[in-house]
Amino acid sequence: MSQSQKEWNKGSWKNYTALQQPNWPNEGAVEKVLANLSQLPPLVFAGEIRNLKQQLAKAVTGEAFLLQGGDCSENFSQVTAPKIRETLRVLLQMAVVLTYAGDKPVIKVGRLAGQFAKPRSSDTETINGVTLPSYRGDMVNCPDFTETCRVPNPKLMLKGYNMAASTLNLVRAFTRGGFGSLHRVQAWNQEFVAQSPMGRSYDRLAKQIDQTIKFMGNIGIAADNPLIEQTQLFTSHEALLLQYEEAMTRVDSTAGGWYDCSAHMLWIGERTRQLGGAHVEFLRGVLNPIGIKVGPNNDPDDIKRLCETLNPENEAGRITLITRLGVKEIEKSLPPLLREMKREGHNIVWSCDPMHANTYTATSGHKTRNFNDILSELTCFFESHWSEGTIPGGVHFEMTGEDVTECTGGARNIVDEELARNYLTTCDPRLNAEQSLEVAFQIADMIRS
Ligand SMILES: O=C[C@H](O)[C@H](O)COP(=O)(O)O
Ligand SMILES: C=C(OP(=O)(O)O)C(=O)O
Ligand SMILES: [Mn+2]
Repeated sequence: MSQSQKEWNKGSWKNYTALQQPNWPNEGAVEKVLANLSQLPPLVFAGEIRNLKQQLAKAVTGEAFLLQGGDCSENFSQVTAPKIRETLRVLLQMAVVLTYAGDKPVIKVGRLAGQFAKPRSSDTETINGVTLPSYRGDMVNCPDFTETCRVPNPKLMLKGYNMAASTLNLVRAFTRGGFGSLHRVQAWNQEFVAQSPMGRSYDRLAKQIDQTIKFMGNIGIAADNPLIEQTQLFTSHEALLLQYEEAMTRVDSTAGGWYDCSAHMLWIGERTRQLGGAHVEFLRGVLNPIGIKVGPNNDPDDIKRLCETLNPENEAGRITLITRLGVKEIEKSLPPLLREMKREGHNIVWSCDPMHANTYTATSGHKTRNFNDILSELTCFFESHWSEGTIPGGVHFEMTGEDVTECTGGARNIVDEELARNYLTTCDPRLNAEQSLEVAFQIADMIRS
């Protein structure tokens, strides 16, 4: 019997191999935490999850566009009002640029309020001859390079739940309470960005939007319409830590069906998307929209089977294939995959993650990505879709609202030697606020032309 014919329950993943799980030192302590977590209220409501899925269904046909972005790994120490506000601010700015250029709604999904678990290439890290377990996200251990910090601690899962709840609470307040109002489109321009070429381009666009809203008011269309006053930001993270995800999985009391209520959208990573693996088993039974990362060594037959297992009804909005092929491979690797999925009639939101396969080590020793590689992968993504007659439905970034120096290039041309100035990430390098806005304008140009 194949995996998809067997009965699913929220713990059935335990019958399969789960890669990238922590080595908890004390299973008793883990069980206590999980029992506690499963009593706590869900972080999101199933109705919101269904709403996101309906919006994503529109991205399948090109009537909407997905913008997904945020930290590679969120940090508990960064769950602060300024940090959350700046991330939201740059996401809103990018969304405005993309909405204007693409002439369609932009679905905003943050890598936030739960992006606390990381898969790693190596189980250990060695610095100056000292070898310790790798950092695996704030829900598992701490980034500091000391023996005690790196021991996995299950209580961090509970802390992660609380940190996600605090983040989401502020995001809901900002998006519903007026911060995200289109009347403030100019105010989203941050000081350090406003002075840059990107900030000036953004300001021009914001002025046009402002005039349009004023005009609507003048002709009697209510400018206090909730569509103008409020915005919506959904949450997402990699469904990696299966014990946590299981504890957050509940039956919807209104309409029935299982939902993983830790976030609206979950994705399955390149390292854990094996057919017959525990992550696929867990995700096939929850009704959330699911992202699947697809790397350069993919086998299109495998991806097809994954989609059939995770989406047997071929429901539009259920599956987002997030290709992360790298600037060197995308031209060769993407078209055959597009052709195969189109031939089979799969309903897919095609999204481009131009970050993860373009990572390299700079001369300074920092893990980095170059802005031009990111742009080139995006360009090739759009062009491949246009020539294959498929729909480029979204983009996925590791980014932050802060003025970090983690990716090289961009309008300020950050060079290797400058990376140390403000390199803050605890895992992968992120676009800073200015680079994020720049990438949005570049995509806007591509879409328009
Ligand atoms: O975010 C993705 C992965 O967790 C990350 O790229 C792994 O990084 P590593 O290769 O340093 O382990
Ligand atoms: C782990 C990640 O990516 P991937 O699975 O594509 O390597 C990620 O998005 O943080
Ligand atoms: Mn990453």
